[in-house]
Amino acid sequence: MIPNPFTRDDALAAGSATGEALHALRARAAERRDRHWGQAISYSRKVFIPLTTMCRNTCGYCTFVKAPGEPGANYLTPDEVLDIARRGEQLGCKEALFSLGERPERRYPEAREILAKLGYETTVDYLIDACRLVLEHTSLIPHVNAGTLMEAEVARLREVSGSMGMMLENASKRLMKPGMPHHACPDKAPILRLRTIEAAGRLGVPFTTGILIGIGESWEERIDSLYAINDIHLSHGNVQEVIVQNFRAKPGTAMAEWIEPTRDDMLRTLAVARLILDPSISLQAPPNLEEAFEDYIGSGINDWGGISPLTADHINPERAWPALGELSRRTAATGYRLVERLTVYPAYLASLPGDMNIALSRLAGSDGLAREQFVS
Ligand SMILES: O=c1nc2n(C[C@H](O)[C@H](O)[C@H](O)CO)c3cc(O)ccc3cc-2c(=O)[nH]1
Ligand SMILES: C[C@H]1O[C@@H](n2cnc3c(N)ncnc32)[C@H](O)[C@@H]1O
Ligand code: MET
Ligand code: SF4
Repeated sequence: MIPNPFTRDDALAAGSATGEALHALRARAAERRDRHWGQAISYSRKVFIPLTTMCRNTCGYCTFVKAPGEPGANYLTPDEVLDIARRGEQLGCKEALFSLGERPERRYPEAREILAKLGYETTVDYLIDACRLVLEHTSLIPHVNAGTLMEAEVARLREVSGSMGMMLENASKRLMKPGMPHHACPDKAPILRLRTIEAAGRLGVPFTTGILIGIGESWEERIDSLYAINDIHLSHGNVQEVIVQNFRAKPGTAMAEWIEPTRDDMLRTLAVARLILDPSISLQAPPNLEEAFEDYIGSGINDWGGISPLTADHINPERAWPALGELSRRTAATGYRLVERLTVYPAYLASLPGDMNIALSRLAGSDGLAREQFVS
């Protein structure tokens, strides 16, 4: 393997890059992207399925989570899940993004009661059947974003999903201390998150992970997190995409008054991520959390993540996605072109279990490759 010419010292020094230095850093990252991904910037057409909003964690930045008694604290019923998926299918969606709270049944009797009425003991048990329902009754491919999982759970979910994901957020334990965003959030222990990604690696599950920036971490902790992700990929080869997501402050949360990362901070971090990570890893940033999102292209991204024509981004519901026409136009204005992809990237299609391969080839055509579809 050719050693990466961008060293850890280079990455650390890049933390203070502004002006000309930032410009040069970004140009270098964009060039690395061009060499491996060309001029295509992809997105996945998806629906968002928030299976439950209850969660045993209370991350300081999260507005998704609802405690029992609060409005919106619930589980979707199987009928509601299928209804969202079917309506998405009619609008041309290919991905069902299951994103949900983590193990609420360990904390709330109300969650246990709802699950029992549905016939389940745990949220993960219900999630597996909800994925199967979507797989059997629609053409959508489930992508599971359920937080920290045990290896046996990943193995069961693997049978009913095309890909899985979980943001590492950050590899620093410091963020779990009192006053920090992951205080009293057992599932945000970095060691457990890293083990989840490794378990997916051992099982050959195409995986999405990433970092949430601006939540109190230092530049060095951000760099360490990117290296930790890349190391897992070098051992297991399963990290298909890495998301760099910028924290947005939300009213009503512990971090409502926290200062948001600047656009330059995002541009710098994306460039460094592109230069640290194996070039085969897709670099994704969401276009709905920054006004001048097209500038991300000049920092080396090649993907916008999931975009929905039907459902909101339930994690950032106040931040609407750009319409696909606008995304396409603004991508094209930078000299690149917007293309549609599936939740599983072409390089990973061949490694899926039998059932999923059948489902995916149904979507992708007889050559078994993800369809490149141009959006006007
Ligand atoms: O709409 C969203 N989609 C999120 N997605 C979905 C993403 O946009 C894509 O749909 C998938 O990664 C498939 O490529 C995530 C997927 C993960 O595996 C891990 C974290 C996220 C985070 C978000 C998110 O905050 N909002
Ligand atoms: C699904 C992912 O969404 C991210 N997430 C959760 N809350 C916020 C917020 N306020 N701003 C930006 N991203 C957020 C976390 O990284 C989580 O893992
Ligand atoms: C709704 S947040 C995304 C899923 C999971 N609870 C996590 O934080 O990783
Ligand atoms: S970010 Fe995920 S783990 Fe944290 S409180 Fe929200 S739903 Fe729970």
